[in-house]
Parts: sequence; C-alpha cells; structure tokens
Amino acid sequence: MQAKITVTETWLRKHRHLYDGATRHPFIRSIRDGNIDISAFKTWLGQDYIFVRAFVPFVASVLTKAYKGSDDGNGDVEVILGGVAALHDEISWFKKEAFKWGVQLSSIAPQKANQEYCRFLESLISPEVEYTVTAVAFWAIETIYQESFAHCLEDDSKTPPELKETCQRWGNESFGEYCNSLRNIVDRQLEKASDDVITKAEATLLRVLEHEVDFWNMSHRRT
Ligand SMILES: Cc1ncc(CN)c(N)n1
Repeated sequence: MQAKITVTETWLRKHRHLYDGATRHPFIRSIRDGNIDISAFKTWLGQDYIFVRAFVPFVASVLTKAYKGSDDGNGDVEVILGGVAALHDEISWFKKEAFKWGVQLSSIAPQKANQEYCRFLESLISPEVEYTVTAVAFWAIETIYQESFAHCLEDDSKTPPELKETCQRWGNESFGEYCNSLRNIVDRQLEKASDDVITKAEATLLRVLEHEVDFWNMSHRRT
C-alpha cells in the first residue's frame, strides 16, 4: 500500500521553487562554496541575534496554544518545550560567537527586513491566530535553517572550517529530527483542520518563505 501524501508534502511540491529559494539562497551557497564575504556573515550574525530574541515570545505563544488547543497536548508541548530550551542555548551561542568575531551586539539596530519579519512573528502571537497556523510557521522557520545549513555540511561542500560550527548548530541530525517532529505535529493538526484554517496555514507558509529569502538577502547584500 502506498503511503498517504501529507499536506506538508503537497505544499512542498507545489511551492518547491520558493522553498528552494529559501534553503539554497546565494548567501548559503557562498558558505557552502567557501567564498562567503565575512562581513556578510557578521551582518547575518548580528541580525539573527535580534531575530532569535523576537522568536522566543513567538515560540512561547505556540507552546501556550499547543497546551490549550491540541488533542495530543502533552506530546506537542514536550516537542515545543524542547525548542524553547534550544533557543536558550542559541542565545548564549550568539553572544559567544559575536565576541569571537568582534561583533558588538548591543550596538546593532534591526534592518528593515528583520523588523518586518519580527513584526510578522508578533502578529502570529495574537490569540486569534489558530494553533495550527502558528505551528506551520514554527515548523517552516526551523526547517529552512536546518535544510540550509545541512546543505553546507554535505561531503562535497567547501565550507570554511571557522563556519562549520555555525552550520552544525542547525544542520546537525538531531535538529533535523526535531524538525521532523514539528512536521508530524503540523500534519496531524492539518488532517483535522477546516478548509479555512488550511488556507490560512498555507498562506502563512508562503509568508515565512518570503521573509526568510528577504532575511538572507539583507545579510548577503549588506544594505
Ligand atoms: C531568520 C531565522 N530563521 C530561522 C532561524 C532558526 N531558529 C533563525 N535563527 N533565524
């Protein structure tokens, strides 16, 4: 018997071009090809630190909605709680890495693409936004980083040794498994969602993909 095609699989097939644009962006390719401009990397580092700080309350809101809104509350809550714990480590890592590269985090202002992405996250925190919709955004945000950085760790990559640790942070296998758990949560929710919620969730996925591309562009072009 053939395995059933999940909603996320359908979406990834349908939006492959946009998805590849987010996970195979020139910024990521430049890391993978070993010709990254280090000032672009530093821009990304400082801006992503700001993003991750805004990401924490968003993930906390997904956690709250999981607790209130999923049938399988405990299973979902534990996976998402793992994500919150990982973000705690991630923030410490950004501070350590910024020190290493001489990036002064306290003096960095968010650029336009980052502000818009953070504003989008804030809009999803609203209690009116369904758990399923926010879970889709969460899954997509984490998975884009996982796939992007895992690409930089493939055997034929020429990633500079000093950037390998950064790529490992999101490209490692256990982060991949965590992203799969998020995808299972999302597919389970989508199975029982109304058409209206499914439509909103798909639109949210597209917004995430666009914001991720803009985020990479911001770092890559150093505007
Ligand atoms: C822009 C962005 N997107 C995703 C991730 C992964 N948490 C991140 N750190 N920054």
